[in-house]
Amino acid sequence: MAEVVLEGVSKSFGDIDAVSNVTMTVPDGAFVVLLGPTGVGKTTTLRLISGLETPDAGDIRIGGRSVIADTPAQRNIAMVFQQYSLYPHLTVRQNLEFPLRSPILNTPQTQIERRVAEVADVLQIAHKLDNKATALSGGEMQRVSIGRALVRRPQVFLMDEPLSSLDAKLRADLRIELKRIQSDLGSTLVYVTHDQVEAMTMATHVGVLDRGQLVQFGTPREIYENPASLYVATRLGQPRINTLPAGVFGGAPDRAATIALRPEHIREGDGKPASVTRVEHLGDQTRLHLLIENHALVTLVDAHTTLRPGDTISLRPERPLYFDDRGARVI
Ligand SMILES: Nc1ncnc2c1ncn2[C@@H]1O[C@H](COP(=O)(O)OP(=O)(O)OP(=O)(O)O)[C@@H](O)[C@H]1O
Repeated sequence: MAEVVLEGVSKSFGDIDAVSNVTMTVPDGAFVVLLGPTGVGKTTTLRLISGLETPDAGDIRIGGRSVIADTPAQRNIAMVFQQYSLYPHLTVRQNLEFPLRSPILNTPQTQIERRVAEVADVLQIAHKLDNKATALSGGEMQRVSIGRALVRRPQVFLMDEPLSSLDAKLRADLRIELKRIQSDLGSTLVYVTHDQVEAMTMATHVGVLDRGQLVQFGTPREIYENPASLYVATRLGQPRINTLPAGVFGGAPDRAATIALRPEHIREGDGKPASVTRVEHLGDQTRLHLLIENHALVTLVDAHTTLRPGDTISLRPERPLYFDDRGARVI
């Protein structure tokens, strides 16, 4: 396994700056999630690391060595894409063996068998090894795709939204499995998603991208609790962080234009009156939708709350975040 370093990496396509001057260290054994909405440069960053794209500027080092001149094969990286890319006419076993049968690797047969058995076990597809790839469900096919990356034991795994085509239940299961596999193997993994639950639950580090730039890099907790900008603050958290004019509760610092409050950082008690507009019972939590001086906000309340639309309560902020008129953090 290996550390991956990007230093001042840029890549443009015509006049689109897909990746701009990105500097990032992915520590050995880290699970880094690149997060951001569509078109911010997540996939391009992965393709640059893998060697499928060549940077216009900057350096990429894997395990302390510049790989800019290396082909994708020489970089010893495995990629998993959103769309599983299995050979349909082969069995699951043959699909898993395929990467190990590459003439470059020249893996002995006994080792191939052992690796395939291990991976099939980890991914719980051992009972399907002799099925044709086409006879699998979507979730099983994606497991096999992940398995094909695992058998090679590469220096680095790159995954581009590998779970996004799966249904919610499978996605949740595979999220846990992937995290377990990664920490068991101690693999370095760079993972692209725009699903913030995946980022929060799997990542050791999150890199937030905005229009080709890496705007913050840190642990999920740091990103969640200490966002550098309003843009970063709105990337994580479900329900989304509430944003209101800075002065709504009084006491805003100079230059603050916006106060941002996580739903769990709003306290009921003495404070500003707010009227309840909707009570949303979701089973595991209840969300309270409120209006405060005509500004909407959402907070979490006891699942068995007796509050109803039309009720008025008093609110005060706890741990507010303030941002200036350009979205930069004030305090
Ligand atoms: N081969 C290419 N040719 C031209 N433009 C490209 C190419 N690849 C990417 N781009 C552009 O570069 C920008 C970044 O694209 P990229 O696919 O890296 O974003 P992304 O964050 O991965 O988005 P998504 O979540 O939709 O995959 C976009 O504006 C995209 O249109």
